[in-house]
Amino acid sequence: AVLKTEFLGQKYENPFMNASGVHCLTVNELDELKRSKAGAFITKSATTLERAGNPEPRYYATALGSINSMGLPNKGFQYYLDYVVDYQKNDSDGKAPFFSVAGMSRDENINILKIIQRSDFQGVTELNLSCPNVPGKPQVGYDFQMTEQILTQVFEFFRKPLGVKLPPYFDFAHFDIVANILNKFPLAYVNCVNSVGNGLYVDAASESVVIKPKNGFGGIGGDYIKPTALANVRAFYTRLNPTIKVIGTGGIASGQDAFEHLLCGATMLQVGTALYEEGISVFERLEKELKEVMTQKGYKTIEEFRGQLRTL
Ligand SMILES: O=C(O)c1[nH]c(=O)[nH]c(=O)c1I
Repeated sequence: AVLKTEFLGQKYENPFMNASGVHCLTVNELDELKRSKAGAFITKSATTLERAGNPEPRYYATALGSINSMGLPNKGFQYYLDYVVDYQKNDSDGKAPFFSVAGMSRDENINILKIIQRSDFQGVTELNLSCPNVPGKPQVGYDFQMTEQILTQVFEFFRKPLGVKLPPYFDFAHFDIVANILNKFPLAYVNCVNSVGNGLYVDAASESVVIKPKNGFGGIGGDYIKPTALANVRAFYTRLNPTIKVIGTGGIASGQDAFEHLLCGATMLQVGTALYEEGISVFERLEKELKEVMTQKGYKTIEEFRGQLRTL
């Protein structure tokens, strides 16, 4: 079995990459991803200026996943723009990291995207519409009008490949409304899903929350959210123009999890909690396991089964 994957005109060895925010804050972490078995990689969502993020502890892992309220810590978008443009100059393999943007306002998003449009960066940009952890900032993806307004403004000037990172939706009416909006734009992809926002993990022994920001509320990732992630991948895969690809994120910790996302229609697969907990070697394990699943089922390539989820 081979995992080779074509995405937005680029050929990747495999569909696996980090989820923005995990193992991608610094040049060192990005270089480790570049040298790893990951097929592709993406930078931490960036704002105009460097941000320290929320007070710690702001991440906690459990047997079933994780809770985080990082608060958008990042080195500022110029740091990441320098990295991706430098990557393009030196490693002309066409696999520059995807560039994640998470402005704190519509104007900030527009300004950053204008600079990216004018820059030498020729790679893929991911507009994060779903950060759940900046106090006072609602997730744009849950404001349907705002989402349409931002995309309308962006596509007046942005001509490079653009994807959007979406929050999870939980209602068929919302799948329909959001898909109808997204189908109006020349998007390269949607990335489903970001963490399930504002969950609460309670430690019964200490009778306490486990993270400091927002009285313990934070984005939930890992095994907890796989059914939600698969539902969103499938819902958008079946509703969007086929020109808009789907990246699957959420609960991928094994080859089988990866297979399930691909079966629902995903093309690239992003790994968050499992990468945070296991480190860079997770990519080698996931590739081995996915190949095993495919071999057991008699599949040689991913194209043979992508999106072919059966119904009863
Ligand atoms: O708290 C964060 O930095 C964060 N955490 C998440 O779980 N998703 C996001 O998009 C972001 I920007």
